[in-house]
Order: sequence, then C-alpha cells, then structure tokens
Amino acid sequence: LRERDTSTTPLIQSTLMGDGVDYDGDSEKENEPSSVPICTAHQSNCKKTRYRSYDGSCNNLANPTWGTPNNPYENMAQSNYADVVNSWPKASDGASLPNTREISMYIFIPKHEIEHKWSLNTQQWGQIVAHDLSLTAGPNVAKLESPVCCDYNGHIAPDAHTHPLCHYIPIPPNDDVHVPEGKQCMNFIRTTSTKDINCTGPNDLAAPLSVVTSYMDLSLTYGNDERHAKAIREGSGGRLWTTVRNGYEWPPQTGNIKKDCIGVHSTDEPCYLLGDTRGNQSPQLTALHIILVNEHNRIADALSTLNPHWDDEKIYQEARRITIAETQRINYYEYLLILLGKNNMADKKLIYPNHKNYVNDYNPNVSAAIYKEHASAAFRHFHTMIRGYLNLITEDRILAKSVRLSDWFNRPALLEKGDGFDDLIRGLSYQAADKSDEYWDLEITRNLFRGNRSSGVDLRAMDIQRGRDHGLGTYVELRAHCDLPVPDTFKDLKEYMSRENVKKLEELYVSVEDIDLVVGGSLEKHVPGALVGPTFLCILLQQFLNIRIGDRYFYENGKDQDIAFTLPQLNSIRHGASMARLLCDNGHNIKWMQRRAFELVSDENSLVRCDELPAVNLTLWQESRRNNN
Ligand code: HEM
Ligand SMILES: [Ca+2]
Repeated sequence: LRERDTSTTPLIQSTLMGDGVDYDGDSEKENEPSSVPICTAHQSNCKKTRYRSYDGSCNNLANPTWGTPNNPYENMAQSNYADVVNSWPKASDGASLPNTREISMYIFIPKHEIEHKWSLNTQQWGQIVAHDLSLTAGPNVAKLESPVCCDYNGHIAPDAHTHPLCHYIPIPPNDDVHVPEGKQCMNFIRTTSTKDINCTGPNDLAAPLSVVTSYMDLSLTYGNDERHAKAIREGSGGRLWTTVRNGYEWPPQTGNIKKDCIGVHSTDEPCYLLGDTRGNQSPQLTALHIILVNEHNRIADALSTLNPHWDDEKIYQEARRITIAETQRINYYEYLLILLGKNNMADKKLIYPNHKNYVNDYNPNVSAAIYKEHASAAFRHFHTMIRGYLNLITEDRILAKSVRLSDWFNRPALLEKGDGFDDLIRGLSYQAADKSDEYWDLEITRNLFRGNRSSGVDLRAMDIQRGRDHGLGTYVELRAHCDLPVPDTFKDLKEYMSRENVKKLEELYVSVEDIDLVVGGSLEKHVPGALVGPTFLCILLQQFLNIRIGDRYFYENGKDQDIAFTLPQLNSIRHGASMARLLCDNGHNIKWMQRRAFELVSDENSLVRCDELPAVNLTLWQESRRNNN
C-alpha cells in the first residue's frame, strides 16, 4: 500500500477537472500581454528531449505548438459557417437545414444488428483513442437560441457582438465576464493567446479549439499539461497515484464529485481523478482508463526492480514512454485494422506489417493536428457500435448481470461493486459490438445522460449539430476533397447508399448539396475490409497517417537514437503488446482471454491462459550501472 508523496505534487484537484476553469495550465500564456499582435510568427526555442512534453509542445521542433492543446482544429474542406447572427448554415434555397433531432430519429433508427466478429472492445477502445486525440473546448451545447462567443473557460468574448465569425481578438487574461443567465456559450473562440494562429482567411479565426494533445500520447492517462500530470503522479517509484480500497488500487478521488460525476447517487461513491476530464463518463470507459493506469504502474514497478538506481522521474518517464508505445502498437496494428482495413492502411503507409526494422517516416512538415472532419464527423461514426446494455461476465464466461448504460453515465461506482471491474472488462471482450451501420441504440439516441429522468439527450443529433457548429464542409464537398465521384442529384447517391436512405435524405434535404457530412458519411456502403464508406475512410486514413508521421516520438521511429527504442525493445513491443495482454495484466483476477481481444471468442480465437499470451520483455530495459552516467 503506497501513500502519495504530496510534497512533490502540488494539488490542484478542485480546479483540475470538470469545468475547465484554470485548465490550460500554462501560466506563461496566461501572463501574456493582451497587446500581442495577431498572427505573429513563432520563434522556436525547443530543446531536444528524450521524453515527450506533457502538452506535446516541441514534438515538432520548428513548430512547437503543433498538436498542443488549445489550438484550432485543422480543416480539410472549406469551412461552412452561418453568415448571419443567430443562425446555422442555411440550405441552398435559403431555408433552414433540417432539424438535427429529426434527422436522427428518421434515419438513425433503433434496430439491433449485432456484430458477428467484433467484440465490444472494438467500440469501447475507440473512445479511448478518440479521447486521446481531441476534445472540443467549452461546454457541450447543441442548438443555441442566441449564441454568444466564448473562450474555453466559458467567458464571453468581448467581441461577441461581431458575430458570426467570432473575430479573434485577444482579451486581457483573467477576464471575468461570465455568461449571463439564460444564455449559453458557443464554443469556438480562443481569446487568451495569439500564438500560432494561422491567419489565412476569416474562417480560420473562428475555428473550434481542441484542448488535448492531438498526438497519440495517452494524454488521457497522463494529462495535457505539467500541472495536471504532476497532480496525478504518486511522487515516488515512477507511479501514477492510486489509493487502495478492498485490496485493489484505484485512481484517486476527484475533488469535485458533483461536477465530474453528475450521475452519482451519493457523494460517497467513487469518482476518479484521471488524465482526461471525460474519464468518468461511463463505467466501461473508466474501466479502460484504469487498465492504462495499472499498466503504467505495472511497468514502473518492473523498471524500478530492474534499475534500482533510477529515480522517480526516470522510472515515470520510461514507463510512460513504454505504455504509450504499446498503445500505439495496439492502435495501429490491432484496432485500426478493423475499422480501416489492413490493405487500405498498408497502401497508405499507415502500417508496416512484419517489419523488423525501424520505420523512419517522420515528416517535420506534417502537423499532427486533428481535423474537424475527423473529430466532428468521421470518428464519431463509431458511436453506432455502442450497445445499450453491458454484460458483466465472470471468469467462467457466465453472465453475472446486464446493466443499462443510461443507469450508469457519469457514475463509475459499478466498478467497485463486487467484481464489477473484472466483470466489465471480460464483458467488453466477450459481448458483441453493435454493427457499424445506420442503426443506433436508444440508450444513446434517447437516453444519453438520462440521470434519474425518464429520458435524456440524443448523441446522434448532437453529432450532426456539432458538425454545423464547427462549420464542416458538406458531404458533397468532402467527397470532392477525397477525389470521389460527386453526386449531382439524389439519384446519383444510389451508387453509394441504400435506396431507403436515399429516399429519406431526399425527404429531409432540399438539395443533395445540403447533406451534412455527418449524415451522408455515415450512410455510405462500406469499403471492402473497412467498417466505413469511402468518404469517412479517406478522412480517417489521412488523420491517422498525420498523427503517425507527424509524431517525432512515434514508437517505430529510429532516426534519433536518443529517443528511439533499441531494436530488440521495439521488436519486443511489436511482439508482445496486445489488447489481450493489456487486459490480462491489468485486470484484478483475469486469467483467461482470447488472443485477439477485439474479436469475439470463437474456435479460431479461443480463450487461452493469460500467461500463454506474448508479453513485452521488460528486462530489455535493464541498464547496467556502469552505463548510467
Ligand atoms: C459509451 C460510449 C460513448 C459515449 C457515451 C460517447 C459520448 C460522446 C459525447 C457526449 C460526445 C460530445 C458530443 C458533443 O457535445 O458534441 C462525444 C464526442 C466524441 N466521441 Fe463519443 N461517445 C462514446 C464512444 C465513442 C467512440 C467509440 C468513439 C470512436 C471510436 C467516439 C468518438 C467521439 C469523438 C471523436 C468525439 C468528438 C471529441 C471532440 O473532439 O470533442 N465516442 N462522444
Ligand atoms: Ca493526445
């Protein structure tokens, strides 16, 4: 049982999670004079370091803020914001676009079509990947009656009256104008720092912000800035902070349970302080968060035994580096293969199957920033794979119980009830995901964040609305961007979608040109080998290529030997890192798992003992004292 060493980790719990106040964590930025001119060129003073910074800065040495939090999303297509105050983008005849809730209810209907091949891990791990890559700033608000421009702290921008482009002007730090009662924030303006905004056109100035690192760096486990990162460290042994209850380690309790876990029935329930503010959103997400915390600590413990001369910082950074590498391996060589298709990925050079050497594909000219077409459309498509009920499964693979998702949003207490944690993890591996199609579960299209009410909100309607908030290019524009044939009429759509859906689109939209990307993209017939159609595939391949070749620390990169793994280490990660092993090693008492944990158990993928699964050989990280100067 470990006590946390508070002397080395200043605690900022109460402001760390939840509303985002004081959250950018970069005091230098906060003290920046308000008169900094817009669009100044950035001077780089990056030093090369062996380890990633917490906020991703200096990953790109010439463009230090690429991929860092509080930066605008990247655009693939021309933005398409409303051109008058208080309005959303218009349909081509000048009328309103169809109501997003109506689209959701009419098209994304609640029919249950269950996967025959992929387990619920395929869905749930996806949310982990999504939360590593992006988080839109500000409160989550769908349709606004009377929008005002706000910064990511939820303060009104003084230039709110200059709608609709929410002109970017710096405002004094610590500005304290709060949103008046009855008003809500429109969440896309950056008002505290002028650095590195790429001013090429007015729409860039109104770009939505993401507040997490766009790199695949487990920012959701480690935090997005130094202050947050330190607050969740134990301060000794290189470990992340955990507390022991009922004989097991759990992440620390958040300081603001009412905000971070609005679903709790009592303030005595667990609500965890994690690297990402969304970590308590649903118990199966939280379970995977805890798996990653445990993996870090498992590696840290092994490294400190192997290298007793390493201090807390060295162990922590090395364990972090290995855990991130394992995750990148799982994501590119296990998880994304399912969504995007192995051949599609290999053709576009996202993966190098059976490679035994380094892959030196880092390209300093590529930004790893997240496209809004990815975050607000393509990657959200996989909300379709969410199941409304979660099976809790015992070690004998017997159903212990089945829980309703909407009973447990923002209420992780389920994990600490009996064997809840292990049972949920086994459930994710044993239960089938919902199919990737136009059918959605009512637990998220009617009951999202239901709490103790009789119904909740509609995630699909939010996705569509968010696409409009973010001014996404239309479905047709993105097809053009992706060099796909462009439909002129609804009839042309029949080549790529089912007749019934084309008919529905025609009933809802005035013109084929008005179809929202979120909607059209989700209805396309899948590309062979993939779980999405060609437009979303194009967006996702580009995105996952960029965060690979735009990441100087990508685990397969061997160009810079101060950063690179040794070849034996790299090949051990390639051989030993897997979803199955990750779950085995970090559950409490999970002894059996199928080799391919994203795939359902079958004759070809039967349960095996955990210790039969390949593992990363951590002794390769043993360093002799002699070499350690
Ligand atoms: C239990 C399962 C999940 C729930 C309840 C859930 C819920 C949500 C909610 C409430 C939002 C914010 C909506 C908004 O205000 O615009 C969101 C955003 C998002 N979700 Fe999910 N989600 C789940 C799983 C997934 C999965 C499996 C993926 C992808 C594989 C995913 C990808 C995303 C992405 C990319 C965003 C946008 C993030 C950002 O940039 O802000 N989610 N989700
Ligand atoms: Ca990240």
